[in-house]
Amino acid sequence: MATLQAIKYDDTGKLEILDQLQLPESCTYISIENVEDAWQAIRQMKVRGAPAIAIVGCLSLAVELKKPSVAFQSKGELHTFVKQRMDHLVTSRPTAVNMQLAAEACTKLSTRLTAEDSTDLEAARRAITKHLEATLANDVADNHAIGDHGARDILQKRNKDKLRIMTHCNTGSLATAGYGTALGIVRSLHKSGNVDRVYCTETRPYNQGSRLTAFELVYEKIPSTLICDNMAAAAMKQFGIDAVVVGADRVAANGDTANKIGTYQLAVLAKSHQILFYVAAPFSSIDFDIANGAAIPIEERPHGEMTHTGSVRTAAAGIDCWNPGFDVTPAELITGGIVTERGVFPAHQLVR
Ligand SMILES: CSC[C@@H](O)[C@@H](O)C(=O)COP(=O)(O)O
Repeated sequence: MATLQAIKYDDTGKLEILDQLQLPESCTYISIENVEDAWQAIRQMKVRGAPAIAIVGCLSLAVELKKPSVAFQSKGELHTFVKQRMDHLVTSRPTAVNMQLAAEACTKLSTRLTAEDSTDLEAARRAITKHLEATLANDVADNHAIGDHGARDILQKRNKDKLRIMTHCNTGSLATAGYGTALGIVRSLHKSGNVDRVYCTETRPYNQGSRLTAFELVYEKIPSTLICDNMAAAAMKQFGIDAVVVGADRVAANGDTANKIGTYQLAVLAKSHQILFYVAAPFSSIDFDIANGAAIPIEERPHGEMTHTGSVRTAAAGIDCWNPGFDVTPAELITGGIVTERGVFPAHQLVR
């Protein structure tokens, strides 16, 4: 079955994203015409999830570079254009590192091509566009590898045929270019007939679990049950969960991992119940420049996400709120390991 597609791109320079604010009520695609459209869509969370943010950012610049009306007099002008737009995209959301790393790689390429005498303006423009377009296919390939590495590792460590997996937030086709990271592991386990049941958390306050992950699990007919975040300990005890698998927005060099708020409490609970805890993330989510999780910037989200359900106020008027979008799970609680496209690493032993 075809998986849900959060990002549609064709190389005539047409980019559309599934507006995730409308899910699960409707599947509506919106057109992204330029970098500013992408910045707005990322900031408003029409597209979300660390890998998907970077891919949409990169493709939005490819869209601009494909437009005949966008003209440059020199390679220097092209470079300034690329750098300014990439720098702007990095400001869209602070915690996920993928957009920052993608911007650094693209700017580095542009710097090299600008300096190279053998590359003329049009060739440089084509090479940068191709580099940006490649992010889409690369991410799908990485996710398939993550899914297969993770599935193999859990099966080997649990040594049983039918597994009960808990997951948090949304890490599937909607958060990536396709297949997913943590949900990619679930997909690989399901493909080989090894899923007994998936327990997905609601993921308050923005409900990525109940709106998006539940939608993907139902869509793919994977046996699954939705739980509220405060039911995790009871579910672990009652259902005999084999492994918790989550994604990452930024992994520090020592393995400390920032992921959707609520991840840390699941890791603490998993430890108390002797349940394997895995983080699944592509290398594009690993920030080797940050020594540990204390230096990861944590996004503060609007309080309305907590006080309202849709347009209806459900919290007492006048109450103060604290709404961090992410928390940091210390590496020592990531007992299963960090699953990447290059294999599964013990959390403290990430190597570039
Ligand atoms: C696959 S990205 C990591 C996810 O687990 C998760 O934290 C995420 O989707 C990011 O949250 P969001 O705030 O919805 O962009």
